[in-house]
Amino acid sequence: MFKIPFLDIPPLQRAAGTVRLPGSKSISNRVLLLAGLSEGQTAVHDLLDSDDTRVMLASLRELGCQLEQREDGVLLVTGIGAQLKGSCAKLFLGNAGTAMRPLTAALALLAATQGGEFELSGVPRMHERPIGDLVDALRALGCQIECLGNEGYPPLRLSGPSALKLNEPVRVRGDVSSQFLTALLLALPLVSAQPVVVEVVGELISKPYVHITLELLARFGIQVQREGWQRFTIPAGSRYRSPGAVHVEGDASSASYFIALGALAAIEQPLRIEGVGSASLQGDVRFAEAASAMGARIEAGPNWLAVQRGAWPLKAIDLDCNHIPDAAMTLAVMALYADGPSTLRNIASWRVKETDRIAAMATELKKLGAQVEEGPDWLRVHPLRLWQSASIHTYDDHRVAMCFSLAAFHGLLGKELVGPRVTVRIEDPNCVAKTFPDYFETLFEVVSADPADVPVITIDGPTASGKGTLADEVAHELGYWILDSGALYRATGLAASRAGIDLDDAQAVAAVARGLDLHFRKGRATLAGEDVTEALRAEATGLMASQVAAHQPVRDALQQLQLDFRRAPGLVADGRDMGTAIFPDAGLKVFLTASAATRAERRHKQLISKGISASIEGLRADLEARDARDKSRSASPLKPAADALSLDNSAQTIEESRDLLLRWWAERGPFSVQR
Ligand SMILES: O=C(O)C1=C[C@@H](OP(=O)(O)O)[C@@H](O)[C@H](O)C1
Ligand SMILES: C=C(OP(=O)(O)O)C(=O)O
Repeated sequence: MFKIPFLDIPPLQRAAGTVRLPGSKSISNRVLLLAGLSEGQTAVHDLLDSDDTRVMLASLRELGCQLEQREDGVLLVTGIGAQLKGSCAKLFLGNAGTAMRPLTAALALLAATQGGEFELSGVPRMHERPIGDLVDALRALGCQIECLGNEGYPPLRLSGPSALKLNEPVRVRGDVSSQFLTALLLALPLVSAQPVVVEVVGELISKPYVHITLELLARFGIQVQREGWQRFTIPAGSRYRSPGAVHVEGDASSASYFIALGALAAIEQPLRIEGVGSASLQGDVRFAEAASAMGARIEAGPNWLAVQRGAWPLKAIDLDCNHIPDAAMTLAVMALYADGPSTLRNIASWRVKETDRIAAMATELKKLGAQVEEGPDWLRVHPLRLWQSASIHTYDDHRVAMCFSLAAFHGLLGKELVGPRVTVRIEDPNCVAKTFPDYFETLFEVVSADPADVPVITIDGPTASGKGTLADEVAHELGYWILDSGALYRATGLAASRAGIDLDDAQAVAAVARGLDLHFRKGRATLAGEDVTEALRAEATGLMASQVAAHQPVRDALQQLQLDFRRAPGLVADGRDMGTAIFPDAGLKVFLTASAATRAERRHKQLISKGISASIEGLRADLEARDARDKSRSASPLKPAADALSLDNSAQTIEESRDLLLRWWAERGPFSVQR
């Protein structure tokens, strides 16, 4: 997760590999509610773990469901069997429409029949998202619902008991959100001693989501009879029956970003997307048809898609997007790469989602330089040829953040679209946590850039100057990768000495370096599968590193390995020759020093905290000896790059050093002057 104020995405060139999608939000929250209302236990496989499902889980727990996470990741939900366990609760539902709307219906009916009082609230935007049509339908049935803020909007208070009138059809409007109908269909089996009829007033939007609802109800033993999209009957005596186990498909709306990515940038071979395919329950898989119409080459299996660039530039489209409201936002960004203006129609519901999405898309696309027109329920996007760097405001809308990441693809994508190479800044990237917390990590696994376009910050300096800590801090703030080049030398020294090789034998050690099976993941380092994080930090390993680093053949062997760390969105590399030898074109080079006394003191503290005793004088003497060796070695001696900025951090806290570096970095970037 990128919990940072912004994420700068450099120009991206290609996409390749395989993406495994997270679970579908729409299926996850429906399955959770159905399992929660059922009797007995349901094993939920591949559940989405995101903000929207967390609020649903917290609510179910509050309502008395038992939730148990099995070691294999499967969630066991023991439902309440349609019987309230407590008579009051206050539930916070964030910005999850799939939690707010269905829980409103379920708890209003439970309160009416069993008594109780429930308050449902969310984030400020949730309190601006309409729920009046659902409230009206439930009130007409006899439920007691109070809107605690503005009429027709959450927060809500649901109370009872109260008498229900079930012999007349329940009428609900379907033209603002399909979630109102979905909510009623999911909840009305609670009161289906007699057949219950639901009638939709007005044109139903987002119909494929109602299809998901009906299919999942069927899996929980409830066969709703449907007459077109206007009339639905829940048979008398319907009861939630757990199917025992449910598998959640990958999220088809989340797939849209990678389908688009394939269409834009999978040039040599298709990008494979696993988790949804032709057998999917979700209407948003039909985004693939829209992408094909724009020129993507798509193959589909039951549970996978393979997408490759076909037409280039993409072909403009004019499409009614009512059946794919969420995924269609992705089309608006694809339209920048088309051969003419594209028009997305019948998308009025965009205005009442996480933000006013028509306005948001128009505003942000224009920042990139695009010409955009909008109407009450449509958006027209003209192709973009002269791109400009833009800082994309994301309005706490996961989909704005995800679809604009695609705007980083251009420049070198074929001769037709050669333009300036620009940076796309995504503000508040963590808003993707609503449905796809690892979106950016997943994206960066499958994209590549021209290394020259990938920003690098180098931090060189003597031992114990705090390079590693500073690099970690800076990389974290920018969402960049880290190269701890010292660790490569340490691992080489460790591997060579474990293999019984004389560390003065330059050729033999270089051979070890070439075959190094070293990986860094989540702060841990593995060497040939063994966790060597601690071993690499040991003083003895540090001395070996210094010894093997003096051999030019070893440095050559490790050079390519180090260059390979230069991947989007950027790299912070720390070591001794990062700015001078490995990344001479780095955008910011820092030479970090601290007095020998300060460094010896820091090292001493570090050792003491690990329970290792050492003398400060001894450590200082070691440091000075190592400095002398590093400075005087003939291969890449330790010295600041000519264009490096010097930073003596003897009197600075780590936060001060970090903030200074970030300031230097910002001054060099495309957003140094506020647009
Ligand atoms: O029922 C669902 O799971 C959803 C229905 C759609 O909402 P609308 O019916 O309001 O368009 C969709 O946008 C939302 O993300 C999920
Ligand atoms: C509209 C969306 O969410 P919600 O389920 O909150 O309606 C969405 O995910 O795009």
